[in-house]
Amino acid sequence: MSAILQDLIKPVSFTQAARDPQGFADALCGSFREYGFAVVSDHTIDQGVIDRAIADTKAFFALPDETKRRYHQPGGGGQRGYTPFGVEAAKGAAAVDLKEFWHRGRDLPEGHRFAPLMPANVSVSDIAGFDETTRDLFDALDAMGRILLKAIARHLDLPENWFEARVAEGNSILRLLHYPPIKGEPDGVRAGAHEDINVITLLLGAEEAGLQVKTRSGEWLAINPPPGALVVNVGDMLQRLTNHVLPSTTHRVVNPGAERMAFSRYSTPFFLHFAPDVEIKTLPQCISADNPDRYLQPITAHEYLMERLREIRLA
Ligand SMILES: O=C(O)CCC(=O)C(=O)O
Ligand SMILES: [Fe+2]
Repeated sequence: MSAILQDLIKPVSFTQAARDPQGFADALCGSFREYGFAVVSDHTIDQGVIDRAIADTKAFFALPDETKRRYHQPGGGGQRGYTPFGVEAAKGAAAVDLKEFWHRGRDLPEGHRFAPLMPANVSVSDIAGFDETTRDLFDALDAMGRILLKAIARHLDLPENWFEARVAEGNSILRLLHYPPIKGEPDGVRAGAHEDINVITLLLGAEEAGLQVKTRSGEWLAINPPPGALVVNVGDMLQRLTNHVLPSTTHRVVNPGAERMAFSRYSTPFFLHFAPDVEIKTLPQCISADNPDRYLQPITAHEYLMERLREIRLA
């Protein structure tokens, strides 16, 4: 195996966004263009919200298996509630991932037109405040993601609010992830190599080692964010929209070395999605003689999601 590259992604400070919006947008998207990933330091997400959500995440996964399984919704495609250890597999992978997770989505008013496609959240009675805490983290990451999308719009020469109407009722998902301690010599890894399906992903918790991204030259680069920093990556929907100008890169979470094997890893990716009816159609400014349109047909966000969930065995 070739060596793992370390520490190449230079953090972009969110403090730059207010004083130099164009510089921030170009630094953020410059990192995306190169790696599909950016590390955003000094973000403004309330630390109290993060701390409470992490505490509840740990408390939930510490519940007995049979209690957790009561929150599993067979046939629900894993879109809400609990998905047990050993269910999800990366596209085309033989081994399942060594993880269990919780999903919550957006709360919609009763009878909302998207309700058939965006199922209700699963309420947790075993941990006081779990529903509120995870909703608060969902809302905080949603707000932060929408700010980052303004910067992305600026970099792409789109009106600043271009994404806003398309994601305000987006089918976004907050995933609370638990990778249990590694026992013996498992077949699989914590998360097999994959790309994210959505528009952008905002990830907290990647300071516990393991996350790696594939570079253009095909080497694995370890992402070691400074404590508390937000890792942001481009998903397939943004890649498709931008005709691969902003690439959705392959990433994985490898198993730790002997010194961290006995420890759990917790992370909380927020998969920011378009609303189900948004049409993903290549942006004209991302088409050129060197980069002809790769997509003949537009697709709605919902159709695209269904296609992809079948590939990862969640639908
Ligand atoms: O846990 C992590 O650091 C990354 C997880 C991830 O890539 C995913 O859930 O899509
Ligand atoms: Fe991912």
